[in-house]
Amino acid sequence: MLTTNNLTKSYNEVNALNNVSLSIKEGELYGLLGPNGAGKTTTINILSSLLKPDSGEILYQGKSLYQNLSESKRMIGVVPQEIALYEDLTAIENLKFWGTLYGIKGKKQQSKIEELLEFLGLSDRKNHKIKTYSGGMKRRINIAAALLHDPTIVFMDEPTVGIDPQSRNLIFEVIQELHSRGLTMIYTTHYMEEAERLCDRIGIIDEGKIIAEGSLEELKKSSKIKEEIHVKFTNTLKTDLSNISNHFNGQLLIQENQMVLSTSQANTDLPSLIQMCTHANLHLERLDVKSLSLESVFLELTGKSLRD
Ligand SMILES: Nc1ncnc2c1ncn2[C@@H]1O[C@H](COP(=O)(O)OP(=O)(O)OP(=O)(O)O)[C@@H](O)[C@H]1O
Repeated sequence: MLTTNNLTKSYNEVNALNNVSLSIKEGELYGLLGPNGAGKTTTINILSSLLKPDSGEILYQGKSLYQNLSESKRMIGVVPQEIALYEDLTAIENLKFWGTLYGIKGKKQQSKIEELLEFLGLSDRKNHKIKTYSGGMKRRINIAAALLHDPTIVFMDEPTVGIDPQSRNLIFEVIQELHSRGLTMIYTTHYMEEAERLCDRIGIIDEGKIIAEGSLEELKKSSKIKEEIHVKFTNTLKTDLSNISNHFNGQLLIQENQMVLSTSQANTDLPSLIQMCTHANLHLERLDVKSLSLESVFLELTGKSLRD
Protein backbone atom coordinates (compact mmCIF):
# COMPACT_ATOMS: atom_id res chain seq x y z
CA MET A 1 0.00 0.00 0.00
CA LEU A 2 2.70 2.48 1.09
CA THR A 3 6.44 2.07 0.85
CA THR A 4 9.12 4.59 1.69
CA ASN A 5 12.80 4.17 0.98
CA ASN A 6 15.49 6.06 2.87
CA LEU A 7 13.60 9.27 3.61
CA THR A 8 15.75 12.04 5.01
CA LYS A 9 14.85 15.54 6.12
CA SER A 10 16.83 18.26 7.88
CA TYR A 11 15.70 21.63 9.20
CA ASN A 12 18.90 23.69 9.13
CA GLU A 13 21.16 21.80 11.55
CA VAL A 14 18.43 19.52 12.91
CA ASN A 15 18.49 16.09 11.33
CA ALA A 16 14.75 15.32 11.69
CA LEU A 17 14.60 12.12 9.59
CA ASN A 18 17.46 9.78 8.91
CA ASN A 19 16.88 7.09 6.26
CA VAL A 20 13.35 6.17 7.24
CA SER A 21 12.13 3.12 5.31
CA LEU A 22 8.62 1.87 5.96
CA SER A 23 6.33 -0.66 4.36
CA ILE A 24 2.65 -0.42 5.28
CA LYS A 25 0.26 -3.14 4.17
CA GLU A 26 -3.32 -2.68 2.99
CA GLY A 27 -5.69 -2.52 5.97
CA GLU A 28 -2.89 -2.28 8.50
CA LEU A 29 -3.03 -0.09 11.60
CA TYR A 30 0.60 0.93 11.99
CA GLY A 31 1.78 2.76 15.09
CA LEU A 32 4.67 5.19 14.91
CA LEU A 33 5.78 5.45 18.50
CA GLY A 34 8.37 7.90 19.72
CA PRO A 35 9.09 10.69 22.22
CA ASN A 36 8.62 14.42 21.52
CA GLY A 37 10.81 15.56 18.66
CA ALA A 38 11.47 12.02 17.37
CA GLY A 39 10.28 12.87 13.85
CA LYS A 40 6.68 11.57 13.83
CA THR A 41 5.00 14.75 12.52
CA THR A 42 7.77 15.27 9.97
CA THR A 43 7.17 11.71 8.70
CA ILE A 44 3.41 12.29 8.40
CA ASN A 45 3.87 15.66 6.70
CA ILE A 46 6.22 14.10 4.17
CA LEU A 47 4.02 11.06 3.50
CA SER A 48 0.98 13.29 2.97
CA SER A 49 2.91 15.60 0.57
CA LEU A 50 2.74 18.62 2.89
CA LEU A 51 6.51 18.63 3.10
CA LYS A 52 9.16 17.48 0.61
CA PRO A 53 11.90 15.17 1.86
CA ASP A 54 15.54 16.05 1.13
CA SER A 55 15.94 12.60 -0.39
CA GLY A 56 14.21 9.24 -0.56
CA GLU A 57 11.25 7.68 -2.28
CA ILE A 58 7.52 7.44 -1.41
CA LEU A 59 5.34 4.94 -3.27
CA TYR A 60 1.56 4.51 -2.97
CA GLN A 61 0.39 1.25 -4.58
CA GLY A 62 3.80 1.09 -6.24
CA LYS A 63 3.53 4.56 -7.80
CA SER A 64 5.64 7.55 -6.85
CA LEU A 65 3.77 10.11 -4.73
CA TYR A 66 5.11 13.09 -6.64
CA GLN A 67 4.61 11.55 -10.08
CA ASN A 68 0.94 10.88 -9.25
CA LEU A 69 0.26 13.71 -6.86
CA SER A 70 -3.44 14.36 -7.46
CA GLU A 71 -4.28 10.61 -7.58
CA SER A 72 -2.29 9.98 -4.39
CA LYS A 73 -3.84 12.95 -2.59
CA ARG A 74 -7.31 11.53 -3.20
CA MET A 75 -6.24 8.36 -1.38
CA ILE A 76 -4.87 10.20 1.66
CA GLY A 77 -6.67 11.57 4.72
CA VAL A 78 -4.82 13.49 7.44
CA VAL A 79 -5.91 14.09 11.01
CA PRO A 80 -3.43 16.79 12.06
CA GLN A 81 -2.15 17.19 15.58
CA GLU A 82 -3.36 20.78 15.72
CA ILE A 83 -7.14 21.05 15.48
CA ALA A 84 -7.98 22.52 12.08
CA LEU A 85 -11.48 23.91 12.73
CA TYR A 86 -13.11 27.33 12.74
CA GLU A 87 -14.30 28.00 16.27
CA ASP A 88 -17.09 30.41 15.20
CA LEU A 89 -18.61 27.98 12.72
CA THR A 90 -20.82 25.01 13.58
CA ALA A 91 -19.68 21.41 13.04
CA ILE A 92 -21.77 21.18 9.86
CA GLU A 93 -20.36 24.45 8.52
CA ASN A 94 -16.80 23.30 9.23
CA LEU A 95 -17.37 19.97 7.50
CA LYS A 96 -19.00 21.71 4.51
CA PHE A 97 -15.91 23.88 4.23
CA TRP A 98 -13.59 20.84 4.22
CA GLY A 99 -15.89 18.87 1.90
CA THR A 100 -15.88 21.69 -0.67
CA LEU A 101 -12.09 21.90 -0.41
CA TYR A 102 -11.90 18.18 -1.26
CA GLY A 103 -14.30 18.70 -4.19
CA ILE A 104 -17.27 16.98 -2.54
CA LYS A 105 -20.44 18.96 -3.17
CA GLY A 106 -24.24 18.96 -3.11
CA LYS A 107 -26.24 15.93 -1.97
CA LYS A 108 -23.13 13.74 -1.75
CA GLN A 109 -21.54 16.25 0.64
CA GLN A 110 -24.69 16.49 2.74
CA SER A 111 -25.16 12.73 3.12
CA LYS A 112 -21.45 12.13 3.84
CA ILE A 113 -21.46 14.80 6.55
CA GLU A 114 -24.60 13.32 8.16
CA GLU A 115 -23.10 9.82 8.00
CA LEU A 116 -19.84 10.92 9.63
CA LEU A 117 -21.54 12.96 12.35
CA GLU A 118 -23.62 9.89 13.19
CA PHE A 119 -20.54 7.63 13.14
CA LEU A 120 -18.66 9.98 15.47
CA GLY A 121 -21.62 10.36 17.82
CA LEU A 122 -22.03 14.11 17.26
CA SER A 123 -25.30 14.37 15.29
CA ASP A 124 -27.11 16.05 18.18
CA ARG A 125 -24.45 18.80 18.36
CA LYS A 126 -24.08 19.36 14.62
CA ASN A 127 -25.57 22.88 14.65
CA HIS A 128 -23.54 24.08 17.62
CA LYS A 129 -20.46 26.25 17.19
CA ILE A 130 -17.12 24.48 17.61
CA LYS A 131 -16.16 26.88 20.42
CA THR A 132 -18.84 25.22 22.57
CA TYR A 133 -17.30 21.76 22.03
CA SER A 134 -15.04 19.91 24.49
CA GLY A 135 -11.48 19.04 23.42
CA GLY A 136 -12.52 15.44 22.71
CA MET A 137 -15.48 16.53 20.55
CA LYS A 138 -13.23 18.84 18.52
CA ARG A 139 -10.85 15.93 17.98
CA ARG A 140 -13.74 13.80 16.67
CA ILE A 141 -14.78 16.51 14.18
CA ASN A 142 -11.12 16.74 13.16
CA ILE A 143 -11.30 13.02 12.35
CA ALA A 144 -14.57 13.49 10.42
CA ALA A 145 -12.94 16.19 8.28
CA ALA A 146 -10.19 13.76 7.26
CA LEU A 147 -12.73 11.08 6.26
CA LEU A 148 -15.02 13.20 4.06
CA HIS A 149 -13.46 12.20 0.74
CA ASP A 150 -13.37 8.45 1.58
CA PRO A 151 -9.59 8.12 1.75
CA THR A 152 -8.01 4.65 1.63
CA ILE A 153 -5.13 5.58 3.93
CA VAL A 154 -5.42 7.90 6.93
CA PHE A 155 -2.65 9.48 8.98
CA MET A 156 -3.54 10.29 12.55
CA ASP A 157 -1.04 12.53 14.30
CA GLU A 158 -1.47 12.06 18.07
CA PRO A 159 -5.28 12.28 17.92
CA THR A 160 -5.76 11.88 21.68
CA VAL A 161 -3.42 14.57 22.99
CA GLY A 162 -4.96 16.73 25.69
CA ILE A 163 -8.31 14.95 26.11
CA ASP A 164 -9.99 13.15 28.99
CA PRO A 165 -9.97 9.33 29.31
CA GLN A 166 -13.63 8.96 28.28
CA SER A 167 -13.13 10.94 25.04
CA ARG A 168 -9.96 8.98 24.42
CA ASN A 169 -11.92 5.73 24.65
CA LEU A 170 -14.50 7.07 22.19
CA ILE A 171 -11.71 7.88 19.73
CA PHE A 172 -10.24 4.39 20.22
CA GLU A 173 -13.63 2.89 19.36
CA VAL A 174 -13.80 5.00 16.19
CA ILE A 175 -10.30 3.91 15.18
CA GLN A 176 -11.05 0.24 15.88
CA GLU A 177 -14.24 0.46 13.79
CA LEU A 178 -12.36 2.11 10.90
CA HIS A 179 -9.73 -0.62 11.21
CA SER A 180 -12.35 -3.37 11.06
CA ARG A 181 -13.74 -1.75 7.88
CA GLY A 182 -10.31 -2.23 6.28
CA LEU A 183 -8.98 1.34 6.31
CA THR A 184 -5.18 1.58 6.31
CA MET A 185 -3.98 3.85 9.11
CA ILE A 186 -0.75 5.28 10.43
CA TYR A 187 -1.12 6.39 14.00
CA THR A 188 1.53 8.44 15.77
CA THR A 189 1.70 8.54 19.52
CA HIS A 190 4.03 8.94 22.44
CA TYR A 191 1.65 6.94 24.62
CA MET A 192 2.94 3.39 24.89
CA GLU A 193 -0.43 1.98 25.97
CA GLU A 194 -2.15 3.35 22.83
CA ALA A 195 0.34 1.64 20.55
CA GLU A 196 0.01 -1.59 22.58
CA ARG A 197 -3.77 -1.50 22.54
CA LEU A 198 -4.51 -0.43 18.96
CA CYS A 199 -1.77 -1.24 16.50
CA ASP A 200 -1.07 -4.33 14.39
CA ARG A 201 2.53 -3.32 13.97
CA ILE A 202 4.64 -0.70 15.71
CA GLY A 203 7.67 1.22 14.49
CA ILE A 204 9.72 2.78 17.27
CA ILE A 205 11.20 6.08 16.11
CA ASP A 206 13.88 7.97 17.98
CA GLU A 207 16.01 10.89 16.77
CA GLY A 208 14.70 10.47 13.22
CA LYS A 209 15.50 6.75 12.92
CA ILE A 210 13.28 3.68 13.05
CA ILE A 211 15.14 1.67 15.66
CA ALA A 212 12.77 -1.32 15.92
CA GLU A 213 9.69 -2.56 14.15
CA GLY A 214 7.25 -5.43 14.51
CA SER A 215 4.08 -6.61 16.20
CA LEU A 216 3.92 -6.17 19.95
CA GLU A 217 4.78 -9.87 20.37
CA GLU A 218 7.74 -9.60 17.98
CA LEU A 219 9.10 -6.53 19.75
CA LYS A 220 8.80 -8.24 23.10
CA LYS A 221 10.44 -11.44 21.82
CA SER A 222 13.39 -9.50 20.42
CA SER A 223 14.03 -7.96 23.82
CA LYS A 224 16.54 -9.39 26.25
CA ILE A 225 14.27 -8.28 29.07
CA LYS A 226 11.74 -10.79 30.33
CA GLU A 227 10.11 -9.20 33.34
CA GLU A 228 9.52 -5.97 35.22
CA ILE A 229 9.85 -5.59 38.97
CA HIS A 230 7.54 -2.82 40.21
CA VAL A 231 8.26 -1.49 43.69
CA LYS A 232 6.18 1.12 45.50
CA PHE A 233 7.54 2.90 48.56
CA THR A 234 5.75 4.58 51.44
CA ASN A 235 7.27 7.97 50.59
CA THR A 236 8.67 9.96 47.68
CA LEU A 237 12.22 9.00 46.71
CA LYS A 238 14.16 12.18 47.38
CA THR A 239 17.65 10.88 48.24
CA ASP A 240 20.40 10.29 45.67
CA LEU A 241 19.83 6.76 44.38
CA SER A 242 22.42 6.82 41.59
CA ASN A 243 24.32 3.89 43.15
CA ILE A 244 21.19 1.73 42.72
CA SER A 245 20.56 3.04 39.17
CA ASN A 246 24.18 2.43 38.19
CA HIS A 247 24.08 -1.10 39.56
CA PHE A 248 21.23 -1.92 37.17
CA ASN A 249 22.84 -0.28 34.12
CA GLY A 250 20.08 2.17 33.26
CA GLN A 251 17.31 -0.43 33.39
CA LEU A 252 15.82 1.14 36.50
CA LEU A 253 13.14 3.84 36.22
CA ILE A 254 12.58 5.96 39.33
CA GLN A 255 9.45 8.12 39.51
CA GLU A 256 8.08 9.79 42.64
CA ASN A 257 7.55 6.88 45.07
CA GLN A 258 8.04 4.05 42.58
CA MET A 259 10.76 2.07 40.86
CA VAL A 260 10.44 -0.18 37.82
CA LEU A 261 13.33 -2.53 37.08
CA SER A 262 13.37 -4.21 33.65
CA THR A 263 15.28 -7.44 33.94
CA SER A 264 16.17 -10.74 32.29
CA GLN A 265 17.06 -12.30 35.65
CA ALA A 266 14.40 -11.45 38.21
CA ASN A 267 15.57 -14.32 40.45
CA THR A 268 18.91 -12.60 41.18
CA ASP A 269 17.97 -8.94 40.60
CA LEU A 270 14.98 -9.00 42.94
CA PRO A 271 16.96 -9.86 46.11
CA SER A 272 19.72 -7.34 45.16
CA LEU A 273 17.18 -4.56 44.62
CA ILE A 274 15.46 -5.21 47.95
CA GLN A 275 18.79 -5.34 49.75
CA MET A 276 19.95 -2.04 48.22
CA CYS A 277 16.63 -0.34 49.00
CA THR A 278 16.73 -1.54 52.60
CA HIS A 279 20.31 -0.27 52.87
CA ALA A 280 19.13 3.14 51.57
CA ASN A 281 16.40 3.20 54.26
CA LEU A 282 13.56 3.02 51.74
CA HIS A 283 10.35 1.52 53.04
CA LEU A 284 8.57 -0.86 50.69
CA GLU A 285 4.79 -0.63 50.41
CA ARG A 286 4.17 -3.02 47.53
CA LEU A 287 6.12 -5.25 45.15
CA ASP A 288 4.95 -6.87 41.87
CA VAL A 289 6.73 -8.87 39.21
CA LYS A 290 5.01 -8.33 35.83
CA SER A 291 5.58 -9.55 32.31
CA LEU A 292 7.38 -7.24 29.88
CA SER A 293 5.70 -4.06 28.58
CA LEU A 294 6.47 -1.92 25.55
CA GLU A 295 7.78 0.75 27.93
CA SER A 296 10.67 -1.56 28.93
CA VAL A 297 11.40 -2.46 25.31
CA PHE A 298 11.61 1.25 24.55
CA LEU A 299 13.88 1.90 27.52
CA GLU A 300 16.14 -0.96 26.48
CA LEU A 301 16.40 0.31 22.89
CA THR A 302 16.86 4.02 23.57
CA GLY A 303 18.20 4.18 27.12
CA LYS A 304 15.44 6.67 27.96
CA SER A 305 11.87 6.73 29.11
CA LEU A 306 9.18 7.79 26.63
CA ARG A 307 7.84 10.20 29.24
CA ASP A 308 11.16 12.12 29.52
N1 LIG B 1 9.79 23.77 11.07
C1 LIG B 1 10.82 23.31 11.76
N2 LIG B 1 11.96 24.03 11.87
C2 LIG B 1 13.03 23.58 12.58
N3 LIG B 1 13.05 22.40 13.24
C3 LIG B 1 11.94 21.65 13.18
C4 LIG B 1 10.76 22.06 12.45
N4 LIG B 1 9.82 21.09 12.58
C5 LIG B 1 10.38 20.13 13.34
N5 LIG B 1 11.64 20.45 13.71
C6 LIG B 1 12.56 19.62 14.51
O1 LIG B 1 12.65 18.34 13.89
C7 LIG B 1 12.67 17.30 14.87
C8 LIG B 1 11.48 16.36 14.62
O2 LIG B 1 10.26 17.07 14.90
P1 LIG B 1 8.81 16.43 14.75
O3 LIG B 1 7.82 17.51 14.98
O4 LIG B 1 8.74 15.68 13.48
O5 LIG B 1 8.80 15.38 15.96
P2 LIG B 1 7.57 14.63 16.64
O6 LIG B 1 8.04 13.24 16.91
O7 LIG B 1 6.35 14.80 15.82
O8 LIG B 1 7.40 15.41 18.01
P3 LIG B 1 6.05 15.77 18.85
O9 LIG B 1 5.63 14.51 19.52
O10 LIG B 1 6.55 16.81 19.83
O11 LIG B 1 5.05 16.31 17.87
C9 LIG B 1 12.64 17.99 16.22
O12 LIG B 1 13.97 18.11 16.66
C10 LIG B 1 12.03 19.35 15.91
O13 LIG B 1 12.49 20.31 16.83
